[in-house]
Amino acid sequence: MTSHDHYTGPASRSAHAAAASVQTAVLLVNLGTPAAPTAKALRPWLAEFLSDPRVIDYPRWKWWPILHGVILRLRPRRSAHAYARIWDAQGSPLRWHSEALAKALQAELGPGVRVALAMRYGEPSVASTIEQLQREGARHLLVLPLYPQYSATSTGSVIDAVGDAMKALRWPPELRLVNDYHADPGHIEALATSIESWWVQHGRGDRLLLSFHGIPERYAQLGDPYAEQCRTTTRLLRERLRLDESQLLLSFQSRVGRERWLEPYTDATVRRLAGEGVRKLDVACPGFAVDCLETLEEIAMQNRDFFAAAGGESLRYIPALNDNAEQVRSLAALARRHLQGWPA
Ligand SMILES: C=CC1=C(C)c2cc3[nH]c(cc4nc(cc5[nH]c(cc1n2)c(C)c5CCC(=O)O)C(CCC(=O)O)=C4C)c(C)c3C=C
Ligand SMILES: [Fe+2]
Ligand SMILES: [Fe+2]
Repeated sequence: MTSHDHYTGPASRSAHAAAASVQTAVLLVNLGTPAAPTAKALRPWLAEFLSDPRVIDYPRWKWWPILHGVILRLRPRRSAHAYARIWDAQGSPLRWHSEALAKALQAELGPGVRVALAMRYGEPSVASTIEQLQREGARHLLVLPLYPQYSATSTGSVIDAVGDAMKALRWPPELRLVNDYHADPGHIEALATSIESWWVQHGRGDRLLLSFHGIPERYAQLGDPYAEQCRTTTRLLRERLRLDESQLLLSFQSRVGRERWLEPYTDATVRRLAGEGVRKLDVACPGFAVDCLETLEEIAMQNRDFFAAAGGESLRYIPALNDNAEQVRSLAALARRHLQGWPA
């Protein structure tokens, strides 16, 4: 019996009091999302995001004038328009899907472990969430970034934020961190099962395209393992689904700026496939743990339109794993492996 199970009277049975005695915490971290689909909310959020040297590595003196003089004058309005297309009654899909996933993971891991969610950019911040967990008594912290593939621009930046949060603490918790889970068998199985059950409901398209968020090609050349991990996830899914390279393809989306990013680009691939006579194209985005702007707007709307305009019949977006039971089970198993030896 662990300490949280001790009955200490009705007054202390609130969620807060229960959390107060939990010594082990799992901190999920996702990218974050603006507070509202408006240019006013986008500006400070994009400023924080695009000032991160992990994301854009140009020297500050060179990047600062471009960011503040050009990007932050133009992009907030454009991005707000895109966000407005996917914002729903529950708010930003990235936020509410991430919250639902955290809640389901908490239920799966049980009361001995406290599950919290933080955002790398925007609120709730990594630092404030770690402070809160520590106030509640967490002495052991597992950080699980919601990025299956490691990139310095995503996971690496979460590590920076956790390091900065630790600097502010006099007695930081013991720390563990999941670098990636791109080849985790439970994760591959969750992806495969989700695609197969989508096919049971909707029928199979002519091709399956896996579209991952891109990064500048230069980052890969400098040693970022991201592209290689995306290729490995793709190969494992291809093997699991018994498809060949012509049936299951890989591409990279969400290019920003003028540099070359990882290729092949998703928009070019979608148009090429339509031109080659592919009628039904299924697209999944295994790099995103939950649905967000990049899947719901860029793939399910923008690229759907590109495909149709190039002569395709329908691009069908297969939803992210979100809080589905397979993802909850595979992430819980992953967390449990990393929690071994800690009180739970
Ligand atoms: C400009 C450089 C960017 C890099 C490098 C980058 C890498 C990267 N991003 C994700 C995941 C997400 N990105 C999202 C949105 C988004 N990404 C960039 C730029 C870069 N991303 C911008 C400017 C935006 C904001 C929207 C826009 O203005 O276009 C999101 C969605 C957030 C949401 O609120 O829904 C996710 C998720 C990964 C995994 C990654 C590197 C591998
Ligand atoms: Fe991004
Ligand atoms: Fe995008």
